[in-house]
Amino acid sequence: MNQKYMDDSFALHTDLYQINMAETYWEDNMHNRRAVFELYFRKLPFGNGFAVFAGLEKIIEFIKGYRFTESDIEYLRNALGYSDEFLEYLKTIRFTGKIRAMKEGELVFGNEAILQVDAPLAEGQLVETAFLNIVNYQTLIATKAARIKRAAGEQTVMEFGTRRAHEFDAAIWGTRAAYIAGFDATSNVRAGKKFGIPVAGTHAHSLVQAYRDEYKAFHKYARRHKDCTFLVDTYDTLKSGVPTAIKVAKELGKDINFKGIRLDSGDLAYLSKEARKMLDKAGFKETKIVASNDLDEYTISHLKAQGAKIDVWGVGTKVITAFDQPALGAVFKLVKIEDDSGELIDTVKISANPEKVSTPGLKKIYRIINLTNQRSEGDYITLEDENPQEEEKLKMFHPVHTFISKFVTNFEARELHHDIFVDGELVYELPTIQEMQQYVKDNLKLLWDEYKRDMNPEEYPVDLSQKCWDNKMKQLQEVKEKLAAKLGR
Ligand SMILES: Nc1ncnc2c1ncn2[C@@H]1O[C@H](COP(=O)(O)OP(=O)(O)OP(=O)(O)O)[C@@H](O)[C@H]1O
Ligand SMILES: O=P(O)(O)OC[C@H]1O[C@H](OP(=O)(O)OP(=O)(O)O)[C@H](O)[C@@H]1O
Ligand SMILES: O=C(O)c1cccnc1
Repeated sequence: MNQKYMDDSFALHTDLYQINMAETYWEDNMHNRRAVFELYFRKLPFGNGFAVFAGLEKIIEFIKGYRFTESDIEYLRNALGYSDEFLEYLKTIRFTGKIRAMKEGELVFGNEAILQVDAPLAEGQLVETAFLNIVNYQTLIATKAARIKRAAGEQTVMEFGTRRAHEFDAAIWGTRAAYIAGFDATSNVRAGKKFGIPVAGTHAHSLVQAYRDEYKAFHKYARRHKDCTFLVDTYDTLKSGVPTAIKVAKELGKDINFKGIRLDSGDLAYLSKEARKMLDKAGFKETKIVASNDLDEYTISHLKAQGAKIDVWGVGTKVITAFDQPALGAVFKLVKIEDDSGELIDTVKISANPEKVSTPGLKKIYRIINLTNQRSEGDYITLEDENPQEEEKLKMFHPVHTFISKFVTNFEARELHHDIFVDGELVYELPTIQEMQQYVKDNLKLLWDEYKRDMNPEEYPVDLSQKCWDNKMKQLQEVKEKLAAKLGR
């Protein structure tokens, strides 16, 4: 650790280039120009049909405490050589702009803004890295967790991943994301304290190893922990673990609540079926079978297809590390900037790939819910002054393959963005984490199953209004003409 400087703020939790750009804007007196940035990803993770947004609580924390401390300034001066004048300016920076965002637990799709920052240019630029860091991780984990929970269905899923997480923050915020997406409990006690997530757990092999005797270990454990789940695979699951658990439970009778056994190795389908028979035969029909061991949505689905008698799933590594996809690729793009004359103008980023061309303008996003069947018809992005609810018959068309279109009547246009900060002030009250989890459940009901299956789901429509689409085409044309004039063609 660099003992010279206190690690007392998150303002430097940014890429160097953000500070260098802020310096350029400041030097050119552009830093206070109004700028609008949007945060979105282009491609859904895990080949899933939707993502689950998580990260807003941490963004709120970050913005509330946003300032460069004395030690930040000293470091920037001594180690990186920024000028005193620029540092004087940095010292005064607070977030003074507006943030609109989706609620945590919102289902989100490619190419739609999860969050918008409308702020002085330098402020928007300086928060980009932290915002992406937060949203990319938490949304990725929430989405993976939603897939796993969907495979488990109504059964309980416990999050066991802290030991395999990419360090402390990932464990804590990752388990929170997993809970929002539908996990039922976590083994991380700090997450329970910090967020109010239910905590739960069994015991490890070390308990049995410490007593070097399964019977003694279960007995001692149960006397102290009356709601007990015994880990039965330390020596031999069917010959020793399950019979010993049954023996102890019978002996202690009503003194304990024999909640379950946990299987953590071997063929979980076979072992769970055999263990179920043994428990039932002994009269423990209510005792649950918990399984763990590198589980994910695929193993859970396979085990269920094999008729495994598993009631509770303990999932660690694969959820907390988003094992099969290490990153979500959300980006933070400038969509509007004030020009020399004070007018707010659109900016566009061109790409040879039509899906990657940014959509300029200040926009709103609506989820179009068909009131006849209570299912979502898709998301609909408009320019700021439009209100699709006023339309009797809404035309929705694919933004790239425009011939794919439909008309929707009898619908609710639900706006997905909410004011979070206005003029730098927090105006949003976070729902409870339980409300966020319920919000995911309610929103999933709006989606047809075709968008929810874990393999090759249908593409959910994210459409542009005609006005928004026309504006995009106009901007593209203007950029092309400018470029052609410059190149003399
Ligand atoms: N019936 C089954 N069908 C599909 N996958 C299963 C089945 N039973 C177990 N699995 C999974 O297969 C993998 C087995 O991994 P592995 O071979 O490392 O475990 P193990 O040898 O049983 O136990 P240990 O963790 O002690 O090494 C785990 O991911 C487990 O969840
Ligand atoms: O498998 P995961 O989904 O990551 O779930 C967490 C794992 O953590 C524990 O194992 P432990 O760390 O004791 O080591 P093990 O893999 O040898 O069981 C537990 O027994 C699970 O197997
Ligand atoms: O409580 C458990 O069974 C547990 C907790 C963390 C990791 N693996 C299992």
